[in-house]
Amino acid sequence: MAMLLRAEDAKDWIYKGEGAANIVLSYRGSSLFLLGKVLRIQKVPKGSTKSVNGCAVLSRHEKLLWGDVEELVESKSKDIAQQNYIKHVMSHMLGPKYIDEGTYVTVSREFLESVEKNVHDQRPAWRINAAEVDTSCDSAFLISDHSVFTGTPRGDFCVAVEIKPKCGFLPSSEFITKANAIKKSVTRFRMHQFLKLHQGEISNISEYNPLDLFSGSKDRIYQAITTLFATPQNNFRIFLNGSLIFGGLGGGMDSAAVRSHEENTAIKDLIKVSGLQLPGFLELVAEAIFSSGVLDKLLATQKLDVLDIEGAIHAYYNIISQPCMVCKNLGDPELLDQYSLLHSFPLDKSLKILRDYLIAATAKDCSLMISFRPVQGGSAASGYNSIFLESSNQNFEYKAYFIDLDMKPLEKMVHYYELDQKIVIFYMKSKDLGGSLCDSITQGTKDRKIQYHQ
Ligand SMILES: O=P(O)(O)O[C@@H]1[C@@H](OP(=O)(O)O)[C@H](OP(=O)(O)O)[C@H](O)[C@H](OP(=O)(O)O)[C@H]1OP(=O)(O)O
Ligand SMILES: Nc1ncnc2c1ncn2[C@@H]1O[C@H](COP(=O)(O)OP(=O)(O)OP(=O)(O)O)[C@@H](O)[C@H]1O
Ligand SMILES: [Zn+2]
Repeated sequence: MAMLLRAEDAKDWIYKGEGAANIVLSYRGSSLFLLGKVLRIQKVPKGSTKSVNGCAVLSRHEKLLWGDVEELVESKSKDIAQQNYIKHVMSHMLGPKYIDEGTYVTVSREFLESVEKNVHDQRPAWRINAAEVDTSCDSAFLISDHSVFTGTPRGDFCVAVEIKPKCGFLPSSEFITKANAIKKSVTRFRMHQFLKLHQGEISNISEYNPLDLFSGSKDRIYQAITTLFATPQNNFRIFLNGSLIFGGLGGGMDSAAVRSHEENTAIKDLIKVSGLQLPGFLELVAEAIFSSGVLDKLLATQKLDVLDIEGAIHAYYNIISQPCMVCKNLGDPELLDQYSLLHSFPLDKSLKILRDYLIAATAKDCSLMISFRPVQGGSAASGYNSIFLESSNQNFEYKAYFIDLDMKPLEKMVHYYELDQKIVIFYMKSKDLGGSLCDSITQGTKDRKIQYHQ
């Protein structure tokens, strides 16, 4: 970690985007090493005490949970732990081909303070209200910018898509209560849409169906891409030569119910620069997903969540050695009996259930970036896969990478359980009311999400 970024370097880093936990910056300076890279810096919820980098990277129970992954439990800071998690856990699950392990660089407090000031005007207001740069961090994560190809010949273009696929299967766990049986036939994504709409996080319900995207059928994948394009929310973005031209900056909210003038212009620009008509472009994306099989391992990793949160939550209480708050509030002796089996599991079995659950949670929340560029002279010599697009009679090469493979905190289990209940209850009530909104659930999910970034 030889590199140190100081206050005077901040001007070279420009805002690229952000999620709930990190702000991502692109490099615009003259260092050849940094060109084509992005810097991912951590945030902390507004008003919370800032994290002290290097201290309490993993909680006592997390150390127990990840004890077999030595590099992870010995990590000296959060950044290093995240990098080790990618390298020693997620890379094995998803295959190293689609993973960028990245590296970390030292950053001064002044660099972070200066970056925070510089990016302020580009950040969505609701992200500013929720969290700020964690200026107490002394390192940040440096990775390749996967929305561009390094060394793209002058005059050529590069177009990239970012997809946040979310959970691609329906759970079938025997521990899902009869009252929640709807989970076995309606995707979590769809049910969550109703709650998000009610909470003002989205402006309309997306018709995107993750089961289509993960189906392995070319037609269904195309259908999924089309619906993502129609309602991108925080699940779909397009970058042209590294700049976002379609989809929301900062993720989450999508305030516009109709496509903005800027976005329409952006799509026209895309067509002008690349010669690709919109259906052809969406077909290209679908073809890359289909022929690469890139989502196969992601789905298998998501399916490590075998018991569903309704089963895994009991194993969580075994690990933290506290009375199970779910069983405590249950009046149904039949259910109590069923869950007592989970509470009789030995510690190592409970630990495995939780490890698998959290790995699956990462796989349900990560994003996929696929970038394309036309092939010079018609054939790819670079080692990238290529696709021939009949509709435009063009050859493209592409690369695919997963981003945001962060480890989920064990402490989030109670939140996962509560959010799951809330989503299902709200969805069923919305349906009972013929789709009209139900006022019985009012507590903001966003507020609760934020507290887990501490
Ligand atoms: O719980 P979910 O499914 O809403 O996922 C959260 C995401 O919401 P969304 O994709 O919009 O539904 C959420 O995304 P947004 O903030 O809504 O853009 C985060 O990705 C969050 O992860 P983390 O807290 O940053 O580690 C995600 O939390 P995890 O569940 O992955 O821990
Ligand atoms: N390696 C990369 N190359 C190009 N763009 C990137 C890269 N990593 C992140 N980004 C951009 O920055 C945005 C935010 O990054 P990221 O998803 O890692 O943040 P996060 O806070 O961890 O998200 P979440 O809300 O899912 O927790 C992404 O949506 C993407 O547009
Ligand atoms: Zn229990």
